[in-house]
Amino acid sequence: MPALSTITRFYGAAQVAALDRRVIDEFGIPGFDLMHRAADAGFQALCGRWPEADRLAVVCGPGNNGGDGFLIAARGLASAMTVRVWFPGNPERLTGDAHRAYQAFMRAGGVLTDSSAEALADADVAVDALLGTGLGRPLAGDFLAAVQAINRAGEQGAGVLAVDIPSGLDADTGAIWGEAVRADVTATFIGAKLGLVTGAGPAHAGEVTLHELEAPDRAYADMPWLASQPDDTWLAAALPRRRRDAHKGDHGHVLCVGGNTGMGGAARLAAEAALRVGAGLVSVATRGGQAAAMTQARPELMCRDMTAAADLDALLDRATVVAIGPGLGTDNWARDLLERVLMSDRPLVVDADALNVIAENRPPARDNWIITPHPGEAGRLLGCATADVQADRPAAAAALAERYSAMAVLKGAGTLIADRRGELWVSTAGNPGMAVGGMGDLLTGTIAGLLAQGIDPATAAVAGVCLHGRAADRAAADGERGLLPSDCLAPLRALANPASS
Ligand SMILES: NC(=O)C1=CN([C@@H]2O[C@H](COP(=O)(O)OP(=O)(O)OC[C@H]3O[C@@H](n4cnc5c(N)ncnc54)[C@H](O)[C@@H]3O)[C@@H](O)[C@H]2O)[C@@H](O)CC1
Ligand SMILES: [K+]
Repeated sequence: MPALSTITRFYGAAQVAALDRRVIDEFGIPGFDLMHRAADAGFQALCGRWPEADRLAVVCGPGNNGGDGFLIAARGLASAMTVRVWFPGNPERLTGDAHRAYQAFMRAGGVLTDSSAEALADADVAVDALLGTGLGRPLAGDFLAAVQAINRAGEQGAGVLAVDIPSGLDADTGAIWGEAVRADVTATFIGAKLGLVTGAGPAHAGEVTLHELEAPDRAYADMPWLASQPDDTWLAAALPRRRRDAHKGDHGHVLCVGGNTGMGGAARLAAEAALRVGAGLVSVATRGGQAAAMTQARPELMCRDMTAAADLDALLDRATVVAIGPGLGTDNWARDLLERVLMSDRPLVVDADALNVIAENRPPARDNWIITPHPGEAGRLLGCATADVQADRPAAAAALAERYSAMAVLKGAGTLIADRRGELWVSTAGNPGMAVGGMGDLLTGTIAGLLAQGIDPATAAVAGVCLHGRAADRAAADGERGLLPSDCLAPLRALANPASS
């Protein structure tokens, strides 16, 4: 049963439905057998997480997700558990495998309750089998009330198992259709859904386990996916090799531009990250009066106060890659520097206030750059609200890449990386401890440091996001609360040296 971090392909509802059909039609495994396998997997996940569970509440919906739920309920009865099941409407109207599952539940001695609240009262574990990948409209009426009742039960101490995907969560985007179940565990079937790992997905799905239900490997061949996640082998191969006779000039020179008054730390964090992932030289162009202290604190950095934007030209000439944005601000000093940087032909990594200034104007005419907005910055770049970005993060990432002719990194839970051709990557690494000032600066520097070593922009962006999230996960071993970006520098270095990490 693969853990989330090892899953490499994430599908949407349509692709998983096509996989289901392929397994049934081309490989001759009846749909009802698949449903039994799903129920076995779901029930095992339940017993594994809550071995003492005695009272089960199962909320079943009108499609095959509900069918899975009825078969899980039947397994609970067979294990001598107290099982209460609620179904909205008349179950005799169910069709196909879901109806067969309902009949199997009734034959096992099952009875239905009159309301979801009645089913959930005193439950040890609530099983959410209301809606799966067939979710097609916002939740309302009994369905909405049932989701709210499941969430209340969870708040009052019941465990919550989501079958396939938390009801109300969009399998493709990780957006919520009105309201969604907040699960402790999600047992997902056939293929991992992208919506489980991006946007609201991670906060609603809890721990995700993938159960392929013995679908043959050949069923997955040439089936398109929405996003892929690099594995360890990919990451190790992506990182640049060092020759024994290497010298510092072989590993690129990153110029970090930023650190306006009072925000020098942002530029310094980006610069240190670039060094820790192996950039040969790192310069910082910062606001007057800050360079000396920065050099003193980290002597490997070459820091220069920028009194006039023209001072930047000599530094730009020597740079392999420019990272601009961390602590930049939006005043005239910042705008002049950004204008200068955008005029240069150097590959860029652009973040934070540099993105906010760019959003005010027409997209610059360039294509050798990586932009790393959080959802708020992405909204400004796309001329829409943050909520619109979060409502369809994969589409927003693709739109950013296309509109700005850039590699686009859309940050936030389940960071997405998109290229101009519509290819999408996702990272499941990272944790809520990363919601702290300076984390984005660290990512900017990480990507710039990799890019400076001669890696192509797509690889640098994807590998940078993975290293950054994994470094934060290692640093969070001591707790997510209070995690500092600078805590991630040592793990970042270890992860950038895979043979020794
Ligand atoms: N053979 C298969 O196809 C398998 C399917 N499996 C399960 O089947 C699920 C997909 O089944 P379905 O395609 O039947 O889809 P669902 O079970 O998600 O439900 C679709 C039904 O819900 C209704 N619906 C959609 N949105 C609604 C809303 N907001 N309020 C009220 N009703 C709404 C639809 O009109 C339709 O009747 C998967 O998530 C998975 O749990 C598993 O059993 C594995 C095998
Ligand atoms: K569900």
